Amino acid sequence: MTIQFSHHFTNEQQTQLIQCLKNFSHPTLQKDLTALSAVKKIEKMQEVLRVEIQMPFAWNTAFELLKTTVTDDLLTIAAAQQIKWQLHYQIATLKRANNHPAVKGVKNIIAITSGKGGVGKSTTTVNLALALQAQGAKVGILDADIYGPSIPHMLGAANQRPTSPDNKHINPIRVHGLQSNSIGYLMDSDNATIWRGPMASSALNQLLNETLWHEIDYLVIDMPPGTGDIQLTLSQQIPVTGAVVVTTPQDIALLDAIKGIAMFNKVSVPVLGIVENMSMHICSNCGHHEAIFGTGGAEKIAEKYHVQVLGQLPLHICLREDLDQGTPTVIADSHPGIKQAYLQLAEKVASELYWQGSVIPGEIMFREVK
Ligand SMILES: Nc1ncnc2c1ncn2[C@@H]1O[C@H](COP(=O)(O)OP(=O)(O)OP(=O)(O)O)[C@@H](O)[C@H]1O
Repeated sequence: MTIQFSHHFTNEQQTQLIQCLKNFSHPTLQKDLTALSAVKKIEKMQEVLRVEIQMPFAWNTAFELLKTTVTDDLLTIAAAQQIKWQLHYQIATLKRANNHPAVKGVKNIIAITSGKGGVGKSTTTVNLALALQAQGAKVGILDADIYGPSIPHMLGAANQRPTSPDNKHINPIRVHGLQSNSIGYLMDSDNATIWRGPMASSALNQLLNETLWHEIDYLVIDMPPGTGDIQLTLSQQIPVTGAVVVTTPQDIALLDAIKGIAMFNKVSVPVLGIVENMSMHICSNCGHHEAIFGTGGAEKIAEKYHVQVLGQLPLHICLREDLDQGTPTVIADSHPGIKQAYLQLAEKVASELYWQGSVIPGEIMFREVK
């Protein structure tokens, strides 16, 4: 697609403006902005330069960096006094595993999984979902961990009950800007543990397909932990775009993470990468970093199994405390460094999803964000 220029620029200015935007490099970009057709318009009206960018994946923090990096140069080239930036999103719908049909109202599904319980899969799900939202996307959470649905509690919505407009469909619970659904909203969490095989997967399919998701770019699903039959069946049935495997650095957790990667390979679900949780303990008193569970394990398996480490999150008391209060760290403002790490993780997940996938044309929606 060509860039629309207002007629005030000379050919030389146009070339220089394009070159300046082309030169912006960022870990989320495998092609430059012009090759990605992200630069839509460059206009000048009186002394004001307007630059319009359109991205196919959530990109807010990188956009801020773009602005600070190139604004001065663009103003000089265009001989303008002021710049007005605009970012639009046209978030791509990417090919789903096993060519499953889409879930209504949902563009992409990210499955958050772990080879074993207790490694921080739900913690990662809620914070990643909020970080994707902060990166400019419309996000939903589905708590598929029917054996221990902790998402309602972590979102501070444990007392909410979904409504139904027609006794068939469920309105998602809207909390912190997210759309969410969980078996935990529908029944006492103690009862969920009796669910077995087919009952569990049919309940989940219902939750996924009968929730009235509204224009969601990324639906983040908290999968049940483990690599047993149920997890295998679910991974096969859900129209996943990509899976994220959460692990801690201990050898035993890493072995389970390997089983997780193998399981997804078996059912042809693309693994986006690994998140290493509790990577480092950060003392809340003195800020000292200590690798309680060892280091380097996630990198090793990432290399061996050709996946990447998407992010490393510390073991910090604020993560647990914020979740217990129903305001996850990404929105609680309790630890800017951890929030930043999740924002980076979100940026990485959204961009990897895009670059690893192939766009399904015709399933795109246009939306202006800022
Ligand atoms: N990085 C972290 N720092 C501090 N506490 C954490 C961290 N990650 C998780 N926790 C805490 O550890 C506990 C378990 O985390 P979480 O529920 O996310 O694990 P899980 O893998 O989803 O478990 P399961 O799938 O077995 O339900 C929670 O109390 C959570 O607050």
